[in-house]
Amino acid sequence: MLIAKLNNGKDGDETGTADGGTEAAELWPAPQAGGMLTSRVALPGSKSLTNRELVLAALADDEGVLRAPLHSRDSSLMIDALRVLGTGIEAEGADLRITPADELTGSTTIACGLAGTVMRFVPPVAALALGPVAFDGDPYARKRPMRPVLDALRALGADIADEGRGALPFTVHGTGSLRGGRVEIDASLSSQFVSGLLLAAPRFEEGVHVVHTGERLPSLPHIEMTLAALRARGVEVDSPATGEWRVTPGPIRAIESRIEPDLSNAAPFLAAAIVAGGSITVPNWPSSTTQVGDQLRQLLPEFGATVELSADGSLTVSGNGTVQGVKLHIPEAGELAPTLVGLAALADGPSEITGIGHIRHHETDRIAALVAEIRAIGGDVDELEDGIRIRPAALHGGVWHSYADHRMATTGALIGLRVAGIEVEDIASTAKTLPEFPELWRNMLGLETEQKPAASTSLFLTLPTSHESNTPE
Ligand SMILES: O=C(O)C1=C[C@@H](OP(=O)(O)O)[C@@H](O)[C@H](O)C1
Ligand SMILES: C=C(OP(=O)(O)O)C(=O)O
Repeated sequence: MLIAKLNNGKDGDETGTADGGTEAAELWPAPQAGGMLTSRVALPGSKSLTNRELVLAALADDEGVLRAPLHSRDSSLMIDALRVLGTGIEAEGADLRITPADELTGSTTIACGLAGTVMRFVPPVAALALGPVAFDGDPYARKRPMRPVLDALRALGADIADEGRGALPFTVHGTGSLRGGRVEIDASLSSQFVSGLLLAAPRFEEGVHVVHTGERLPSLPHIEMTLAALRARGVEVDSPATGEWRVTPGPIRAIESRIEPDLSNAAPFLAAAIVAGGSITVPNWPSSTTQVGDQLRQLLPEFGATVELSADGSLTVSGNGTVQGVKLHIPEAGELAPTLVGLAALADGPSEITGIGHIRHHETDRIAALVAEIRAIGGDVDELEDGIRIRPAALHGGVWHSYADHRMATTGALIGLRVAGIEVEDIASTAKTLPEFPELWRNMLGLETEQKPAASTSLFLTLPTSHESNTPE
């Protein structure tokens, strides 16, 4: 299949390329489903688990191993970040051996790409390094909120210089240690603000007592995941009240940890069974997990799917090709929202998905981007402050812009299963967490693999995709 190299249709608004140029973005003709699907899709490791385990392994008391970690742009960025701080990270086949530094070293620069986990989890680690550590990222990464993290770290004793915008770029002037203690933080824009502080806190002199001050707290399962990851390494953590977490200072035990498949990346594949009809099976679904993607087992039946988790740990989602409208309030599952909104756009009844205001601060303003793209292909959509309302409409083909956002790209692919002529701009953005997406998608549909995959998947190499134009208009 040919991949057209075309302008993204917006004058003067071309997508940035790896080298910072302004080459036109690629269009990926989304394959339509030819009929009912019956496929098994094995997914690589979880981004959230991989990047937590990398940070904890780098701060641990001895050498550790990560089995079946994710290999993608976000995990490569995390590996590179920890390496430049002095951590030894070696590939052993598909696994990783991590040797913590005797002393974390500063006087270096960290590229965050567009990875929330790198920009929010690594600055607290940098405060423990000796010397200045400069952080920057993709153009849009400079718009993602960082002020609560920077202010909290300052309150805990760190010296940080920024440009006053509360965003990238900034420099953490590490002194080799951090006092820690009690800190108030408004994490209503991202749970990652809290997770980042908690992950490094066993190494703070006084540990940490984080008190969330905002009204809303999104993505709570991701904070639970952080607490579980710390406990698994012998760290004492507790939550004395709602919105408060304490980490006791002490060693972070080195362990061998096996990374679960990425259940959030399972979302578009499982949703495909509802759109096209038939069934999709994802093997190695964990019987118990902190991943929010596990909520797909409750969420997809709302759209009319049948879900079955077999004794051997395979999750099968079946559908009959009709999608029911939904009314969902999902502050904890914002990461799944793009797929769920994509399903709602194809539903035969009206839908309302709310509680997801914070996804305006993800890889792009996802609410605005979804509204713009669904409208551009004929959808009948209302943009709400914290969500989206959609009424059934006849959709037509056209360019689906990705805004450098992997989940926008996969949502375009999902809609393209049903709607003829959808061309996804920048399918390569899926390299952020799933470089294999185009190949897995075509395999799911029983199509031959394209000649040109989305992006290089070479292990442990930062995948240098940088994107300029990911602000919806
Ligand atoms: O801690 C994590 O690994 C994540 C937390 C969530 O961020 P927000 O709290 O900003 O939604 C989630 O959406 C993101 O994909 C990964
Ligand atoms: C919000 C996401 O990513 P990040 O970790 O960059 O915040 C995401 O993957 O949906």
